[in-house]
Amino acid sequence: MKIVRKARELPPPSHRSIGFVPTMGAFHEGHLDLMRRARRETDIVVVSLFVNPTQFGKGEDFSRYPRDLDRDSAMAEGVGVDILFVPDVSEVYPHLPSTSIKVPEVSSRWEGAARPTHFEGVATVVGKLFNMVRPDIAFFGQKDLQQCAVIRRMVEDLYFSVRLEICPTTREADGLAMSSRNAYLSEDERRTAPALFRELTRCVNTFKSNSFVSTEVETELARSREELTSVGFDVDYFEWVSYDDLLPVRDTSQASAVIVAAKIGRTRLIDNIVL
Ligand SMILES: Nc1ncnc2c1ncn2[C@@H]1O[C@H](COP(=O)(O)OP(=O)(O)OP(=O)(O)O)[C@@H](O)[C@H]1O
Ligand SMILES: CC(C)(CO)[C@@H](O)C(=O)[O-]
Ligand code: BAL
Repeated sequence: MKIVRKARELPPPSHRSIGFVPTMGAFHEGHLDLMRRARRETDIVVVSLFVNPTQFGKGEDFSRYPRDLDRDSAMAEGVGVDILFVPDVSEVYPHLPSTSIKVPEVSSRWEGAARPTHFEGVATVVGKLFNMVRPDIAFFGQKDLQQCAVIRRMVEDLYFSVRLEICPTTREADGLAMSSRNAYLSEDERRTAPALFRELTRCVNTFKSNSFVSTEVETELARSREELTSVGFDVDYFEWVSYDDLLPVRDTSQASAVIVAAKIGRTRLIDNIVL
């Protein structure tokens, strides 16, 4: 595996397909599953590792975000990654403030409401990385469902010539979605955290059964919010939304997902299940 720091050292266009996995490092099995899938489906696998400053708000965890290049390189090499692209800030942002990409509407709710500059930072860096890496297929995790919707919209609106593949969420044995931020959890918080997946599962099973009446949806969502609050979460949202644009839905007539964001101690966790 080659570690590359400059965009000009990335592979030039050729007949070999490029699979791309953008990340912020601190790898776990969720990241490795994306890399394995890229390995199966494309000829050259490029993974970027860049803790993108512009997607963190003031007072968020940019400076304490976990960073360990040696460990991450060994893990990426272990699953057959060809190129680990580790640019520094001046390579990605030759000018700051940067020209940027704002994806309207779908960026504004849920994560966007809680983190108002977040998705502009994500769309901008992903757009830049697509132009540097020129992938045929880019792989993203369903865990960050709204991020997937924002990037899908950006790709459609700006005619990026890349195919997006959204990969299922990799979970711990007790259901907790793997996330680099799980490392922040204390032992007690870690024991409580699987309640998120339990409540998502309970609601999804109810909503899928078709035997409920629509007023019961509010009751079920409220019950989950209360249950999570009672075990120690500060719930930001727990909602049933459409898959494409994350607007609230109340029946199964379109692709949808139940989504949650909640804080435990200082750590904000997100998760979802697609119906
Ligand atoms: N559990 C998971 N299963 C599948 N994909 C995942 C999982 N966790 C993260 N990913 C995906 O990996 C890519 C890189 O994500 P990132 O480096 O931010 O990791 P993360 O664990 O989501 O970190 P954070 O805790 O900061 O949200 C994204 O496409 C993200 O959706
Ligand atoms: C897509 C991404 C790598 C952009 O910095 C980041 O938001 C992430 O890791 O999900
Ligand atoms: N995985 C999403 C990146 C972020 O929370 O900044």
